[in-house]
Amino acid sequence: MTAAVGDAAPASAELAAPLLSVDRLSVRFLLGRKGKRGEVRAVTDVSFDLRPGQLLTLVGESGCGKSVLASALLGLLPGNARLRGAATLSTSDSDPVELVSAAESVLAGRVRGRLVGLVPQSSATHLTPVRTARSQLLETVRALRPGVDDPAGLVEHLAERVGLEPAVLDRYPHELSGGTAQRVAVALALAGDPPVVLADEPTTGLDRPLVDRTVDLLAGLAEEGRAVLMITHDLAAARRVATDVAVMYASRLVELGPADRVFADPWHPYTAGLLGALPEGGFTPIPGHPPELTALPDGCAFAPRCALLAGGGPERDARCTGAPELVRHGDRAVACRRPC
Ligand SMILES: Nc1ncnc2c1ncn2[C@@H]1O[C@H](COP(=O)(O)OP(=O)(O)OP(=O)(O)O)[C@@H](O)[C@H]1O
Ligand code: NI
Repeated sequence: MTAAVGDAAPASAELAAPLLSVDRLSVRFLLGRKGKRGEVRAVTDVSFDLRPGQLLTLVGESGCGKSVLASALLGLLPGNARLRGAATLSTSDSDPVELVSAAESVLAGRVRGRLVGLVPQSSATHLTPVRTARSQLLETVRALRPGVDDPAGLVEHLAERVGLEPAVLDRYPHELSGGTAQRVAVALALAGDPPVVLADEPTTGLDRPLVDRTVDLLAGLAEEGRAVLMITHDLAAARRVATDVAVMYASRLVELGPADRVFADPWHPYTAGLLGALPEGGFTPIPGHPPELTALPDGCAFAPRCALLAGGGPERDARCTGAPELVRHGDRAVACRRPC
């Protein structure tokens, strides 16, 4: 039995309505004047829901479109980007906002920081070098929550929430370790009390104990009822905290579902390949390379590597020539036409 993915309800948060509902979102970048030098298909027909309590990890090889997807949700793409589809934010205390068509004034005034908090990839470089962590937090709290009675107290509360020692607040960014700067970045993302948090590679450059502490912190945000989307290369970190997982390949989602079951029993050969490349999977890299996003094939973009994984040549299975729609099966979804 199959159905459209938009109505898939993740097992982890069955009853809650989605805070963010992404429906066939596509992003392409025009190259050259008016696209005369072609285009990059960075995100193609991506659909998923994000509910309170969910920590959805988005995984996939470098360049597959993960960051572009996050930037699209925040209206942070450059002028050569063209968007299609919809992404609707629905919170209990404000009218729904459709992010793809929203004006910049709405994104800046209502969405960024207030409804959607962003933990950026390189937190240390994101912080202003000449100001202490406390002064940056205070400024952000004052800007995002002008009505708050005691902004200085709220800054201390945020610091405690993310596990920062109070003394650290009076340090400058260059005096912070990578893990501490990451905590300041999470505190900044929480300053406007956003119901949705996007974290783009929040653990890059951290050693394992700090990776664990950072992802546990994000898991805590989901447990308190926020919806968290975490982009990561680190499948071990994803496995530790994710409630759900979305796997992206060459601009499309190829698998989506509850993390425990996707990791235990991957349905898409690409997901299986990613798991096989982990130490416990035997360090077997996926043969071949992803296609250029300027020249995506009409059928399944993974088909040549899929054939190599299966031990044959890169010939395309006849079933792999059609469009690889993400098709729902219960609370999981997969974009593969070969039976698994
Ligand atoms: N402004 C732009 N113009 C043209 N192409 C772009 C632009 N921004 C990003 N791209 C391309 O879009 C594709 C997706 O990039 P993206 O940064 O989303 O990858 P990613 O999955 O986040 O990779 P990584 O894991 O390395 O961060 C890449 O091929 C990238 O070169
Ligand atoms: Ni990225």
